[in-house]
Amino acid sequence: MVAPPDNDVLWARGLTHAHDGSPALHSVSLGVRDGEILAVSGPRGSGKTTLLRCLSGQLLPQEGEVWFNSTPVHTMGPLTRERLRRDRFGWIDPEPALVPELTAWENVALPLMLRGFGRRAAKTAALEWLQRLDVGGCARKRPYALLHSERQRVVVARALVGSPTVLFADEPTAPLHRAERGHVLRTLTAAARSHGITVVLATHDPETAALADRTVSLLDGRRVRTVHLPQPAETEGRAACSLSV
Ligand SMILES: Nc1ncnc2c1ncn2[C@@H]1O[C@H](COP(=O)(O)OP(=O)(O)OP(=O)(O)O)[C@@H](O)[C@H]1O
Repeated sequence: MVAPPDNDVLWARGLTHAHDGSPALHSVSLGVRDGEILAVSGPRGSGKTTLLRCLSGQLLPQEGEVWFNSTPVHTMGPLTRERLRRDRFGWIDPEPALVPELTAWENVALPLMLRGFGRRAAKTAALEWLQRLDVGGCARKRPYALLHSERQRVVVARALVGSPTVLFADEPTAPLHRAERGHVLRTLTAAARSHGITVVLATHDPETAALADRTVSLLDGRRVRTVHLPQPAETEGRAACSLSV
């Protein structure tokens, strides 16, 4: 094993993985610099989610290495990886999954309370983040009483509240209308920059990828130089993407 370069917060080499025999990643290597916003782009099924799950320690790749700040993640046991995810990483799914029995602020406060914060401090931080994401008025509502887009804003607040070292965002604005997307993404990226949070952002949307500092492109599980993703209006009746390897 060779340790990664010092300025990479995450570093992966030769990641290869298949789900039940169906190939998802093939020999993907990349480095993520401290504090950068990195987009992982590619069409549907190109391996973006699988790559984020390998980088975040949710999934052990069948081949390859993942390093976080010079510590190998691929050799960690499940409990150590779980602690790493809880204490250092944030995660946003395309679908807003919240605990139905808890209010919006309690959902946002949850990661802090799991880390041992007192209820009052966790609540103050949760309310601040809900305000920043324009859903402060929803703080006392339970998820069933929220619009889909409000739920996703609550999920974003929950991912940011603990100032993770790395935030993994898998199509974070997929459930939002186009008009809302920009605002949530700008809030997310501005918060990440001001708190020095590194973001790895999976997206098949060129407008979302454009907000990143750098883009890594995937096609059929392999890293390619560029993938030209179509604008939504371009897709009908045309090839879904073109590439340059
Ligand atoms: N749990 C699974 N079981 C079986 N096959 C899977 C599983 N997860 C992903 N795959 C397959 O692995 C490949 C890569 O999927 P992945 O979800 O990583 O791509 P993606 O680029 O994130 O796609 P999308 O944008 O649709 O989420 C696809 O062919 C997909 O069908």
